Amino acid sequence: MSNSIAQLRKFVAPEIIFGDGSRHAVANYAQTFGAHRILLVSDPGVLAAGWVAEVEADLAACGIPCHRFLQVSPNPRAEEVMAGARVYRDYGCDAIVAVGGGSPMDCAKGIGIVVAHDGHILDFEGVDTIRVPIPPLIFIPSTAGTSADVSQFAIISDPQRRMKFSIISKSVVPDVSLIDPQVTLTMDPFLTACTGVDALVHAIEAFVSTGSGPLTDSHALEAMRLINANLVALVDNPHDGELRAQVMLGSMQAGLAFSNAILGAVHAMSHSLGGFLDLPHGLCNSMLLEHVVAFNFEAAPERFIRVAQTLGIDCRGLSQQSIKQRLIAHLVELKRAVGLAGTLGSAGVRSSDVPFLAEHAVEDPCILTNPRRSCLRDVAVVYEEAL
Ligand SMILES: NC(=O)c1ccc[n+]([C@@H]2O[C@H](COP(=O)([O-])OP(=O)(O)OC[C@H]3O[C@@H](n4cnc5c(N)ncnc54)[C@H](O)[C@@H]3O)[C@@H](O)[C@H]2O)c1
Ligand SMILES: [Fe+2]
Repeated sequence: MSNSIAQLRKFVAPEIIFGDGSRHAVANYAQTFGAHRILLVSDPGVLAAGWVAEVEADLAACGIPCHRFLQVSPNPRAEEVMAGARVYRDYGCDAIVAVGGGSPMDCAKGIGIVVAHDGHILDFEGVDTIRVPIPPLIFIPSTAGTSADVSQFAIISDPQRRMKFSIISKSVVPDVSLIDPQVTLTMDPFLTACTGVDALVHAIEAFVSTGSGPLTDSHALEAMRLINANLVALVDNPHDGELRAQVMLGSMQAGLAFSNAILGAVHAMSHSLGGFLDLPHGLCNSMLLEHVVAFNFEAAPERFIRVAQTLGIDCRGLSQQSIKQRLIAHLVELKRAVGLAGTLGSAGVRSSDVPFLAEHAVEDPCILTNPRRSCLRDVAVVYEEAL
């Protein structure tokens, strides 16, 4: 048996309450953490959907005051994190609740980092840069999704550099994640499709990642199965609570997998793209997915064959090349069925943008666990193929 440290695996996860109505445990947890005043981080869309007022009412019913911070854009920006930190300090808050998709949740993580260190969020880019504990984080995800509510990642946009950067640390795993499928019922079909494909990409990238292992594989495979079986039906029936619960469970499992196994080239390239053109994260992933699978397949064929089987492709008697083609065709068809057939070109990317995009993608930490080593030229070619 090898004693190489490279073979060791760790698994980090928050306390999770999963199921319809779990959001109402928010005040109970705030009390457990001894919170006196909460910063409630969300955004205008989630406010309009009614979830902010509900969380506020739950906290108020237990006598816990909170202050709203809602100036969060999709692809949250560094200056929004800094503004949220000022509000946290000005109102003397001592815990953070986020209700929203990945953007408010990542902004909330950033606010926690800034108030704990008294620094600037840009100084915390990279892996294991958090030096002191951050305030208690209680998250209620409203998309299914990024799973920022279970992950060791915070992704922040830096408009000055036109890129998104990653902060990766177990310190940004929330203390509690209240995963309530009912909160996703207000998502429209396009948002459901983008976020669902993001979750599917998390599962696939985690499974083929060089950081994968027995602690994450079962979560990744089950996530693929659940999302593949339910996402198309959900986009056609967005008010179906049972389908919402299945896709939410899949998203959570994908989150547990990728948080611990890390991701790959789709996310490295999608972070670069999302920072450059401010596009929805799931849409960026969707436009890159099959092109990265085509690039990666030969580097981990046995892993991709498991992916194909899990997505319901009958691989018996097929050559490796045929399985690769069927897997790519399946992913393209799934994307079409949920209404995400666009290319990078249709989203406004030009060939002349590729060098800038590739330069940032090869610097993203997610590229390090991609199953195939990827140089600047490789990444540029994949972007060109996705145009
Ligand atoms: N931290 C992580 O682990 C991680 C992982 C993947 C992606 N991300 C990041 O998360 C961000 C994307 O998050 P997202 O895809 O969840 O979307 P989002 O948070 O950016 O929200 C997109 C839009 O959907 C609206 N919305 C969200 N939930 C809703 C609901 N239930 N009902 C109605 N409207 C709703 C929001 O108001 C917003 O306008 C990106 O910045 C991405 O880089 C983070
Ligand atoms: Fe993602």
